[in-house]
Amino acid sequence: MAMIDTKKVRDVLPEQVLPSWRRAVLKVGSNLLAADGGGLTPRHAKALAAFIAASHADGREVVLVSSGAVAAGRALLRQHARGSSGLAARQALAALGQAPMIALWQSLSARPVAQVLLTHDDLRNRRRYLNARATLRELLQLGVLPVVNENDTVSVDELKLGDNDNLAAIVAALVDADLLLIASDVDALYSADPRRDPAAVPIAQVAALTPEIVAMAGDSGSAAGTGGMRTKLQAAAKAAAAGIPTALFSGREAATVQALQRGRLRGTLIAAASTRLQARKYWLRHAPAAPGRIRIDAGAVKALAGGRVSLLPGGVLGADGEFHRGDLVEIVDADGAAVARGLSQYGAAEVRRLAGRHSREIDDVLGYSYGDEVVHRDDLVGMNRPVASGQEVNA
Ligand SMILES: Nc1ncnc2c1ncn2[C@@H]1O[C@H](COP(=O)(O)OP(=O)(O)O)[C@@H](O)[C@H]1O
Ligand SMILES: N[C@@H](CCC(=O)OP(=O)(O)O)C(=O)O
Repeated sequence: MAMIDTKKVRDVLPEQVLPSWRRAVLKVGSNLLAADGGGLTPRHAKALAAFIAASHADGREVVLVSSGAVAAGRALLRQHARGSSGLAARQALAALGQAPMIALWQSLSARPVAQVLLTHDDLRNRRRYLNARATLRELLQLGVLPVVNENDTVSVDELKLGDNDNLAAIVAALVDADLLLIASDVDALYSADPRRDPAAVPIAQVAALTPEIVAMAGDSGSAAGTGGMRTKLQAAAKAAAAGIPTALFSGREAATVQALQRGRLRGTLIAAASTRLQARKYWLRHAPAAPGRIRIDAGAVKALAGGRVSLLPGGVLGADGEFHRGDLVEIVDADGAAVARGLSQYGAAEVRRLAGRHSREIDDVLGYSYGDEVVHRDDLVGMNRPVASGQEVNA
């Protein structure tokens, strides 16, 4: 197996400008947390935690997607002289290792750390998707560091995301991140797997993930990692489609991690396919809507047309047809003309009960609340006009 020549990498891989960001998802692979097939070590996590702390100090938000539970579990079990293989064993190892993995990050973070375990199934189900998003938003608002990992205990074959690279991309879209950062044990995307091909050269920028680029990526070179470069490119493609650029870099190089704080990247930058707003708007405009609609009054129509606003219950006249919480619905004026589309935070029956009420009454009317908005401004698109500022429609 060929070793990567770090000096050669420095020569051919220049520092480049990192896209500006306020909220990022940082994915940290097992290889960075586990010492050569052994237990967890803070060796590389320290610099990454310092980067997160510096980002917080700059007023930025970070969601960490961390692997390492299986590696941690395996090391613990080895201490008890037991071997294991197969899916159930891997799930058991993950269950064993989740707590030490979280504990490692907590030991390196001044902010409280929150454990968020997700499965693909959670993110396919709209209600759970919205709940996961609401929880992550709340954690960020509380100033907590969310640490996301796959819920390996319940993830089996077809339900399984398979790797945290893809999970990180889905989470980046979920929290509307500006940037996806993938820290691995390799400096960049290479023209071929650098562990197998000594002639492989690093690639600084990828404008579009063409089939030729995707063909460069191979599997993981180690026992601890799962997806290799292939799943990193899959993740970058998902992020690009959601309007989010991806930066791949080595989490083993403290200087590379420190440079991120200065807005510099030594690694591979994969561009977004469109802006986030364009990607989201396109989806909201063109995805199939539920067979139901929300009617709003003239004041709400005006406000929606004028700015980037949320729809609050006060501006709602009623709801027609059937739809559930999280469904994409049409929003129409009193005459039934379509004015906007958006994801409803409440089902049709709930919207009918909330029509014309103030947001603070939601709890009294329903006995619970999913939030003040019937449709959050991030989930809403006007049918004609682009949307701009950030206020709310109450009447
Ligand atoms: N074209 C490529 N460029 C860079 N790395 C590659 C490429 N193809 C395969 N790899 C392998 O992918 C590995 C990183 O993925 P992986 O082992 O899953 O790490 P992680 O635990 O960080 O997710 C690298 O160490 C490298 O051996
Ligand atoms: N959920 C697993 C990690 C799966 C995974 O994607 O690992 P890696 O390829 O190292 O990012 C764990 O915590 O061990």
